Amino acid sequence: MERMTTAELRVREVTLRFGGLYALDDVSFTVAPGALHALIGPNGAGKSSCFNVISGLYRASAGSVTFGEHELTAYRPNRRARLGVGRAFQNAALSPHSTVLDNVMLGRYALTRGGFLACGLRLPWTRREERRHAARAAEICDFLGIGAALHTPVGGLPYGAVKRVDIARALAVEPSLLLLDEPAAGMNAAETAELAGTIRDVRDELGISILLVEHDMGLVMDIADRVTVLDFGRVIADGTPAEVQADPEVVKAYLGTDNTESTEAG
Ligand SMILES: Nc1ncnc2c1ncn2[C@@H]1O[C@H](COP(=O)(O)OP(=O)(O)OP(=O)(O)O)[C@@H](O)[C@H]1O
Repeated sequence: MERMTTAELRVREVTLRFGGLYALDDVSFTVAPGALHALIGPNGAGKSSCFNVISGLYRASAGSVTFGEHELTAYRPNRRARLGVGRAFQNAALSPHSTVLDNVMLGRYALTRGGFLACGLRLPWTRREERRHAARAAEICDFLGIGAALHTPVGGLPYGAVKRVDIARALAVEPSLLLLDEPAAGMNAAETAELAGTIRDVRDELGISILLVEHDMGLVMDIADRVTVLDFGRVIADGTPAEVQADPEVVKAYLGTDNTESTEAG
């Protein structure tokens, strides 16, 4: 697959308030070009909020998010996608009756000609253009190991494959930074291990950066080169997996919660 060039993502002093609640409080971290960077933390720590600020679903109350020379906070989600910031969703909004190819093609439509409007009307595409995009979508599916299911409705696929379709659709936008929101949620151990290999391949072969929000501590520690840890909306640690695992603040944050992560962290 063709390699891309990517840029540094800089999150600087981002604060996000919901009324009196600080979902994010002065959060800063940097995703280096080509890094596989994980954002972790106990339930309610602010991971999704941070993800949503970066992808443009939420507007930060203060602070800045830049990707290369672009100040992302000024742009709407579609514009961010065209700048190369692509995201896969935790609860994939895939169409179960459509084939894998059609679902992934939605990502291509978003890439060209004004996105969903053009997609809905299907006006501006010529046959040749459509074939070119379909070939690229098929290539992406092959790369993700779902090439054999190209013409299968998504609703008939096993769960692990559905998550790959979601990632394929995000990659179809040709992002240079891929945002993955809990890709291993609901997966069994075997599926998670396979997914870890796929995520690593995506980074290695495409040369893009990946920001991963994930509960599965094993997966994070296995594949991330850098980890930022949030707790109560603040960054409490930032470093290599080994560094953050040994950090007393991180240990305290996880042991202090009664969610399942405390056992996964050990
Ligand atoms: N739309 C919203 N309105 C009000 N409060 C919100 C909203 N979204 C998130 N919050 C609050 O912000 C805080 C951070 O939530 P967030 O979902 O970002 O955490 P998280 O780390 O992703 O948690 P989880 O691991 O449970 O998904 C929580 O206290 C949450 O209740």
